[in-house]
Amino acid sequence: MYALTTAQMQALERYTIETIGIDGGTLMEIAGNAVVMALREHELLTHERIAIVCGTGNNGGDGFVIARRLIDLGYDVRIGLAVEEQQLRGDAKTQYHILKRRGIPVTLLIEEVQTTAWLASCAVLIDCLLGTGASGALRGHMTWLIPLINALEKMVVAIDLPSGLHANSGEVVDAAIEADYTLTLAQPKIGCYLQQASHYIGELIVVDISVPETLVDTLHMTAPTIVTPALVKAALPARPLDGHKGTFGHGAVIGGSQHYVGAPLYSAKAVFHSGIGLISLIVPEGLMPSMMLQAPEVLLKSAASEDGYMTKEGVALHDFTKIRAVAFGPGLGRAAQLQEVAAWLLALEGPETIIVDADGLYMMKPLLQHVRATGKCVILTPHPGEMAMLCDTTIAEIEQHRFSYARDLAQKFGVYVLLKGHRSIVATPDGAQWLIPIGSSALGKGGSGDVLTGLILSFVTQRVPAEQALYTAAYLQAETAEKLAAQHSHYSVTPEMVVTHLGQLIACFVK
Ligand SMILES: NC(=O)C1=CN([C@@H]2O[C@H](COP(=O)(O)OP(=O)(O)OC[C@H]3O[C@@H](n4cnc5c(N)ncnc54)[C@H](OP(=O)(O)O)[C@@H]3O)[C@@H](O)[C@H]2O)[C@@H](O)CC1
Ligand SMILES: Nc1ncnc2c1ncn2[C@@H]1O[C@H](COP(=O)(O)OP(=O)(O)O)[C@@H](O)[C@H]1O
Ligand SMILES: [K+]
Repeated sequence: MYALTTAQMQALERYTIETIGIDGGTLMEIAGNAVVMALREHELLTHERIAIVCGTGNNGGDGFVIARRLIDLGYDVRIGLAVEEQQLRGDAKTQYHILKRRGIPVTLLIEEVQTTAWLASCAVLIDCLLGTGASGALRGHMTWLIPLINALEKMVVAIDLPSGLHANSGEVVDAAIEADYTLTLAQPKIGCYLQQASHYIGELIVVDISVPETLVDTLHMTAPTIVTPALVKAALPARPLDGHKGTFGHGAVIGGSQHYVGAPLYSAKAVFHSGIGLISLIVPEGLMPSMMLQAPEVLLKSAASEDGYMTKEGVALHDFTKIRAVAFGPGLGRAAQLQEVAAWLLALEGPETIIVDADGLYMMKPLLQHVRATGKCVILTPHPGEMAMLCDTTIAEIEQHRFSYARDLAQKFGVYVLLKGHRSIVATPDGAQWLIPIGSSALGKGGSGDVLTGLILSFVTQRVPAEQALYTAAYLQAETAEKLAAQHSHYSVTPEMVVTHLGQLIACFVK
């Protein structure tokens, strides 16, 4: 499954029509019927009255097909048209005339008071006003109709996209349908994962309409792959019965400073709950008393420090020859001497992979141009604020163009990037991208990023390829948090709870 732009979706549609030979009218008929099947399969329909509101374009045309088929199946359906009949064109116009010939009435929704009463008499509203063809600010009757639908607080199912939400940017200019469910056609649109989209989309369900997914390859498209449970299951590291701690590898966390004691501990604990063989935690010497016995499974090592921050000499005393991967940054702080630690780490023989998070990102920024020459696999895991720092821009700019910033940073320096956020993105040096379609506000707490760093470290140490380790870690953390939030609320889930409950979710995947 991919997150596609409007142009990509249209190219797939064009190929299906012109090359495969399913004409546009047939495709609309298939789409409408497939939506009806999905509505029934997901039990989104009621035997109370259903209103289907349609616009001028093909999204409205889909609405006419859905209405006709639901009526045939015995549902109580009303159809509303938010534009003048003469404005209909192409396949939507054809479908409208099919309704007319069937004697099915269509109500014009062009007057606010009457429309309010008309909508209020229905239990479920199906939104077919605007789809991928929407542009700019709302025009015509949509300007009052969309806010009116939202104000009625009925159950709303949007078809393809919530009307008013821009398919490419996730932008809402003035208003958009606040759907409970969005049944998107063929493939999800990239805007469903950007900006405020999750406020409007509700639960996203993908409906197969005979536009094959393989066309993304056929047409050599570059599009983010949406991470599914099947991908996560396939990426989990093998765990041979006779495996021992050497098999599962030795990783290290380098972090902590006088002000941040918990961060590296969170990372180290997450590592241990996800299959690694051995984990070393290297912290400034002053932190040793407070760390002792907090996690007896962790090999705790002290580094000489200055002013509460570790020094290069202090870290370099330790033996890294058998360490496969290092996570650098949780709780590190931002003292000047830490830049020397970053440079030393990049040149260090032994660890194949370096994960850089939090303050480590500030220390690594001036060195990024040297990454390619080292031949190491370097992974950056910024949140939007850290990404803005790395790209010398603003958070707003990053949030508007998440995919391009992640891809450009990865390709410019030959690094792997996990751009965190409500919908996290993985980008690789060769331009591939993955999107984690889930996320939880339960994670909006200090320490969540440290747990994620630990999970990534655990998987790369177990020799999971970097991009798979990144999307698997982010997916498992988000899903664990969502499951916990269902029991304890989004307010109450802590990073520690996520760490200790990861195993329940991993168990579901490996069964
Ligand atoms: N992908 C697939 O394979 C398939 C896709 N299909 C479906 O087609 C849909 C895309 O259809 P589409 O291109 O006709 O666009 P859509 O959004 O219905 O209407 C655009 C029209 O609305 C108007 N309008 C625009 N902006 C506006 C605004 N801000 N405020 C007010 N009005 C606005 C504008 O009309 P105008 O103002 O120019 O008269 C424009 O022409 C897609 O989402 C899916 O549902 C299936 O049928 C089959 C397979
Ligand atoms: N509302 C949210 N929805 C989805 N994920 C979230 C949300 N808030 C936070 N997260 C996730 O939690 C983690 C927070 O990381 P970060 O900001 O680095 O935290 P910290 O450095 O305090 O540990 C990221 O993986 C981010 O994607
Ligand atoms: K719609």
